[in-house]
Amino acid sequence: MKQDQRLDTRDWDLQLPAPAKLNLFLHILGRRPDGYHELQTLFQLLDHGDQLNFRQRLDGTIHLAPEFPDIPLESNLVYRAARMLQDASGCQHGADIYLHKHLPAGGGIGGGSSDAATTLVGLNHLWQTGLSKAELCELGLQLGADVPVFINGQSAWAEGVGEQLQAIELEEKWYLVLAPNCHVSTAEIFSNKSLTRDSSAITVAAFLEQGGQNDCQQLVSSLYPEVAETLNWLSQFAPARMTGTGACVFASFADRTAAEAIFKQKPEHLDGFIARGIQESPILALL
Ligand SMILES: C[C@](O)(CO)[C@H](O)COP(=O)(O)OP(=O)(O)OC[C@H]1O[C@@H](n2ccc(N)nc2=O)[C@H](O)[C@@H]1O
Ligand SMILES: Nc1ncnc2c1ncn2[C@@H]1O[C@H](COP(=O)(O)OP(=O)(O)OP(=O)(O)O)[C@@H](O)[C@H]1O
Repeated sequence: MKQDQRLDTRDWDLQLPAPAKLNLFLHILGRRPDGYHELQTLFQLLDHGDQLNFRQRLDGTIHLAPEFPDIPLESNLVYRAARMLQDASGCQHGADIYLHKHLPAGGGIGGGSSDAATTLVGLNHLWQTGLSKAELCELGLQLGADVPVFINGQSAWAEGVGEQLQAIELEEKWYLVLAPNCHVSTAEIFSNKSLTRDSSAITVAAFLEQGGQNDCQQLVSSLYPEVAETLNWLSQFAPARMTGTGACVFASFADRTAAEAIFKQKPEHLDGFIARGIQESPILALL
């Protein structure tokens, strides 16, 4: 289906955020026979992200706007999530969807996954398809390992491939996130021979006491000098770490003012944002 650039953007039925996430640490414990990696991570949801508008259609078609030159419609996780929900529920309705994209793709902050989660939750509400949160998570997992945490809607400790979630109360902090000018493909990093995959499993209590690291950081820094440079720059001011498989890096601060003081000094070629860590996603209200 051709993307519809001339979508009527008035009178939406629903407007929802798709929050970003950070992996406060990421340990790779091993590799499953299907190639996916067993990991432990701490997902911190942020009050910054993409925005989606939805309007019900009676003709069963899914229209997504605007056009994203780098992402064919059938590959867009928003379109795929909408089609998946139609197929799983037998729903005859369609939707106009407008995606206000703010998050960098391939940034390790879960943009595409969060867009997919918001689409599943939003359309389940709009179409009254009545799938439970667990059923939506099961569908979401087929789109990406990071989708369930956004459907679950809580900052969480995660195990398995990232889908076994345990909500965790985190200290409220502000995060400065910097986006080096490169896209890192998650599949490329997870398939790299040099990735270390032998971290020992730790408990939540041990992590809270000793902290953790990002097992992908060294490899990504060696493949993408932009990531290494950004980590070096931010490390001058605060402990800096990469999120997910990169490319974004972050540091935490007790308040917004402290984060802003560093943000003001950032090199011009770096994009980025400041966000507050949130316990719950705003989309939880719909579930
Ligand atoms: C690195 C993290 O961002 C941490 O939150 C996620 O584990 C990645 O989640 P995601 O982007 O939703 O990943 P998916 O779209 O499911 O998978 C992208 C690719 O990464 C690899 N992959 C992903 C997750 C995982 N636990 N093990 C993997 O090996 C797979 O080869 C897959 O082909
Ligand atoms: N709605 C979407 N937004 C962004 N990327 C999308 C979307 N739909 C499909 N994609 C594809 O997914 C790829 C990864 O995008 P995404 O922004 O989720 O990466 P990421 O931030 O590294 O995610 P994660 O932290 O979950 O690994 C992109 O390169 C793009 O081709």
